[in-house]
Amino acid sequence: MAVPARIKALSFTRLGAALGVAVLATFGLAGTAQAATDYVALGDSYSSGVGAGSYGNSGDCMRSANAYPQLWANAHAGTTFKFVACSGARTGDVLNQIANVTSSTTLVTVSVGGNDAGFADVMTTCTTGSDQTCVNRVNTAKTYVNNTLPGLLDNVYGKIKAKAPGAKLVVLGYPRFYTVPGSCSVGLSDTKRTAINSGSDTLASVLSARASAHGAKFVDVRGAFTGHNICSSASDYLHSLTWPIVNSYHPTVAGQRGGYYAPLVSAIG
Ligand SMILES: CCCCCCCCCCCCCCCC(=O)Oc1ccc([N+](=O)[O-])cc1
Repeated sequence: MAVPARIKALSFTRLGAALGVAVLATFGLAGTAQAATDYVALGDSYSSGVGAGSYGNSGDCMRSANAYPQLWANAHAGTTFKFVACSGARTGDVLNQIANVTSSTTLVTVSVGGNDAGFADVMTTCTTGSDQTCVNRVNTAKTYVNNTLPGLLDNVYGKIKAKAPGAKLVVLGYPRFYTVPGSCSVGLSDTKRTAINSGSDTLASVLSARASAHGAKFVDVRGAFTGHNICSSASDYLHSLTWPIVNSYHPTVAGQRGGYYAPLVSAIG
């Protein structure tokens, strides 16, 4: 049966438009195929999302449905996502996590170094000891971060790049914990809070330098946490010393979204 020319023309126009949209969606305006992201999320508890709840069946690794890697995967349809970050991970543990990175991986995020630097011991010492004991412990940690951590990070970032030379590698840092002086009247002294914040700054500068040396992008989260850290007026992005103890000094649900996910999206889309 003959199709009237007017209807035929209309159909072809609509088909053409639909195909055009499909082609644009597939290849983008530049004409290159936009393959779906193959994303592997590595790292410690700041990446697994300790403190943000909803850990599903991830056991001791405490991988949260509210953690920034999961938020990024949810927002990018079609992403192949391997979430292997784990609470308590040090650089040596992340070397094992790298087994999940392959030559087809296109995006890797990682936060690591805080546990190597003795984060838990620093916080315990600063909570229980004198100002001077706390300052000394932080200084020991800073010496470690400046002298020993760079080599450990080079090994981690280098191995990731070797397994996935084409992947974008994003290194995320850690927040300053405190506003000083702030609106907290109990707990640590301002001297201790200032010392701990300076430990965060030392970590940020070493993480940034080692990331740059490997062609990785460093996402500095300190700015996003400002005004939301402990003793700030909002004080909503970080748990202070709390129960369960493991949540202490870790991002809340709001902290994962506003402090980590938002700067990650600003950095890579
Ligand atoms: C120069 C270092 C000074 C250290 C004080 C400054 C801290 C700012 C940076 C915080 C880094 C925290 C990284 C730790 C992430 C992590 O995995 O935490 C843990 C979470 C849970 C456990 N655990 O054992 O259950 C152990 C550790």
